[in-house]
Amino acid sequence: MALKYFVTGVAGFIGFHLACRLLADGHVVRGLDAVTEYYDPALKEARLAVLDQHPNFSWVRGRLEDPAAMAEALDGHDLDVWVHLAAQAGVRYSLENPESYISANLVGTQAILEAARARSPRHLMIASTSSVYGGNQKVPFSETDPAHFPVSLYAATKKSGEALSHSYAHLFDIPTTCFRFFTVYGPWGRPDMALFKFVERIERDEPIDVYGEGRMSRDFTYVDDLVEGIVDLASCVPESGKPVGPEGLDSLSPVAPWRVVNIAGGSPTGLMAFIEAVERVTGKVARKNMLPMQPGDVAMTMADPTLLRELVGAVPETSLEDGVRAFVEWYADYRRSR
Ligand SMILES: O=C(O)[C@H]1O[C@H](OP(=O)(O)OP(=O)(O)OC[C@H]2O[C@@H](n3ccc(=O)[nH]c3=O)[C@H](O)[C@@H]2O)[C@H](O)[C@@H](O)[C@H]1O
Repeated sequence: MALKYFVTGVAGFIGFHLACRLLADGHVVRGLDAVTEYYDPALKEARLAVLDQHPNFSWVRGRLEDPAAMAEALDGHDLDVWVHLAAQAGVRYSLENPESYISANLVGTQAILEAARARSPRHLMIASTSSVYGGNQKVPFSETDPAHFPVSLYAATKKSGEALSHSYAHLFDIPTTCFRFFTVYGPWGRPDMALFKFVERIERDEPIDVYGEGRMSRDFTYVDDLVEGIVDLASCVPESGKPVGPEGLDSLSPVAPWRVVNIAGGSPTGLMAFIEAVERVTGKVARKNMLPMQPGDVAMTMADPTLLRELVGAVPETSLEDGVRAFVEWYADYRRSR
C-alpha cells in the first residue's frame, strides 16, 4: 500500500537514499531540510536535484526549530510515517561546535515530537547512533544494555533524543522506533566521514589521517542495507506490552509504544583492514599519517543484530569490498560531473 512519508534531513546522505527507495516503491515523500553548511552544500543540492525529478517528491527548506517551516512541511499533508533523520552529525565536530548539537539534536528533536503530538502519525521513527554505547565494555552492543556513559556531546544529544521521544510516546501514545546506526557508508556519503576523506585524499595522492594508530574497529553498515532496515521496520509499529521474541530480547518499553533497534550486521572491521579494502579498490597504496585517538571517538562498535532479525527477518550483509567499490565508482562520476 502506498503511504505518505515525512523525511527530515532529506538532503542528507541517509535521507536521500531513503527517499529514493521510498519513491521507487511508489510512496509519496515530503521532506524537510535546512541544507546547513556543516559540509559542502553543493553535495546536498546535487542530491535534491535527483529527488526533485520525481513527481511524488516535495520538500521545504528550513530548520526543525523554525515553527513556520515545520507547519509548511506538515500542514495539509496528512503524512503517515515520519522518519526523523535531520541532525547535527559527526562525533569529533561536537568538540568544536557544541551549540549546533544542542539546537539541532535537542531543540530540533523536541520540535518534531511536539509536531507529532499535534498530528499523531502512525509511526514516528527517529535516528540514533551506535555512539550512545559510548564507553561500554560489553560486546556485542544490545539494545537492552545500559547506555549511560556517552563519550561525546554528539552521543549525549542522541541519547537524550531517545529519552525525549520515550516521554512523548508514553504521554501522547505516539508509536515510536529509535534506530541506532553504525558508521553508515556508501555512494553520496558524507565528506566528513572516513571513507570519503580517505578516497578523496588517495585520489589526490595526499596522505590520509589514521586515528587511534589504526587500532579501532567499526561495524560498518552499507547504506542500502540500512535503508532496507528502515523500510522493513516502518511496518513494525511498536505496541505497548507486545514484545517480540524471547523475554529480555526486546527493548520495548513497559509503559509506552516505543522501542530502540540496532541496524547493523554485527561484523566489525578493523580500521587498517578497512583502509586495505579502500587501497584494493582504488588500486593505490595510501600514505598514512598515524595519529592518536581523537577526543570523543570510541575504540570499537559492534551491534547485536538479534532484535532486528527477530523483527524483520534480515540483517545488513553487503560485503565491505562491494560497498567500498560502489562508493569509489560513484565518487569518480560525481567528481567528473563537477
Ligand atoms: O555510527 C555512529 O555512531 C557514528 O558513525 C560515524 O562516526 P564514526 O564511526 O567516527 O565514522 P567515520 O568518520 O567514518 O570514522 C570511522 C573510523 O575511521 C576513523 N577515521 C575517521 C576519519 C579520518 O580522517 N581518519 C580516521 O582514522 C575514525 O576514528 C573511526 O574509527 C558518524 O560520523 C556519526 O555521525 C555516527 O553516526
